[in-house]
Amino acid sequence: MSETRSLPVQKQVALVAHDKKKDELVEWALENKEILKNHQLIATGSTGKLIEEKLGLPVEKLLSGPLGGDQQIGSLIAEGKLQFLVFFWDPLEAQAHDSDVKALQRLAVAWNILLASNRTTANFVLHSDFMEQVYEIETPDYSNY
Ligand SMILES: O=C(CO)COP(=O)(O)O
Repeated sequence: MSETRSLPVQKQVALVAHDKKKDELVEWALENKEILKNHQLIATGSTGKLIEEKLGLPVEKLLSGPLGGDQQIGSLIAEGKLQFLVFFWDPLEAQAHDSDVKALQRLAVAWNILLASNRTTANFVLHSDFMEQVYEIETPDYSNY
């Protein structure tokens, strides 16, 4: 059984990118600044600093990903405080903090939140009703676990 939750119009959006994917994330965010500015942006440390500099929008910056930032984002997901994770992870390079990367991806799936790992998916979500309306999502019930 799952529970339905109504998400407010203004969404909490997390932006995270591995080093070689940061330019792509910044480019995507610049293209979509008009939409992103209507939402609350959260990011891991280095990604957040870049987005803030390049977009001039306020970003809540957590720790750097490898130093706990990925886990902080995961914790927001588990607490129901994040509704959309844009995570441009690098498919071509091993990460020293791979266990944190996996844990973050795992929690996004476990809590059924929107997760975009590439630009095409990020565009679909960002240009959808989800970003403009109160939206109902299913939150899994783990009370038997
Ligand atoms: O490592 C990251 C995601 O796994 C991103 O962290 P930074 O934004 O601090 O580079």
